[in-house]
Amino acid sequence: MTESLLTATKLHKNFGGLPAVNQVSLTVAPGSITGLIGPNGAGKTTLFNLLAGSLRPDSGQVVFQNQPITHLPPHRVAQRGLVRTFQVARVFSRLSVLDNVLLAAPEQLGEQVWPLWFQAQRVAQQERQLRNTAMEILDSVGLAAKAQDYAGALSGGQRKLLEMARALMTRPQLILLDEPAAGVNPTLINQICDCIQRWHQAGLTFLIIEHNMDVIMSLCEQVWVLAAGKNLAVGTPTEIQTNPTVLTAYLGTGEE
Ligand SMILES: Nc1ncnc2c1ncn2[C@@H]1O[C@H](COP(=O)(O)OP(=O)(O)OP(=O)(O)O)[C@@H](O)[C@H]1O
Repeated sequence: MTESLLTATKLHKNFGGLPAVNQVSLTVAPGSITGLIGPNGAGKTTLFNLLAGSLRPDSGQVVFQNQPITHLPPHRVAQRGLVRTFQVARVFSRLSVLDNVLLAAPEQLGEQVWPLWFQAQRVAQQERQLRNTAMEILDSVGLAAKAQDYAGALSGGQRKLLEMARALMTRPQLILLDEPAAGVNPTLINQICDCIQRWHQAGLTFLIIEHNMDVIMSLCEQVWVLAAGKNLAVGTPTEIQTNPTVLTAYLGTGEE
């Protein structure tokens, strides 16, 4: 049996009596880049919300690193090493790019009153370390030159890179990326893919929702397919590309 970093078992979520996610199961192998695809409304984002704690399932379980996380709130899930980004990147527009990344750092001593009073030097040293780490991460996603710019001045694609940088700053094991290539120009899509591959080589695991099949097929080792809230198929990119059920339900619709 393959070892699993994340296991969702029979997750179920109704909205207004209708199932958005209907008894869905999924596994993510450690060190993998795993894809999650499906037509519009298939339940992909709802599933992400259930995995990352933004939504509570009506039933089913989520296990991460062999620990149940089903009913933990998002910040507790993030503390365990599982973070997500959003379809429309969420950044603080009026803060600098660097401050956006710094805000994502866990356990900052400066946020606690006592250390601030009694351990000023330690706080200053930690802040220097955090700034260095944040700059290294910004460099790795290609945004170092924009560190002092307002986040609001970034393009949509650059915001996605910034969101990824913020996720990386939490020192995760697994990042859930919600449509990293949506609305992004081809040059920046390549930059985002390079960035994912570099962090993957450094040991990070990714689960990626994406409508851009070239991105999914070039990055992912395994692809899960949802349709109408249910598991439809799972396999390698090649298996998925040639699976007639998938072609009918998804690729055959011409939706990208
Ligand atoms: N908060 C909500 N309240 C009611 N219905 C919702 C809510 N969120 C999602 N839905 C419904 O659940 C279903 C699944 O939506 P979801 O956004 O998870 O699909 P998706 O696969 O991510 O779609 P897309 O590819 O278009 O982003 C859809 O029918 C959607 O309208």
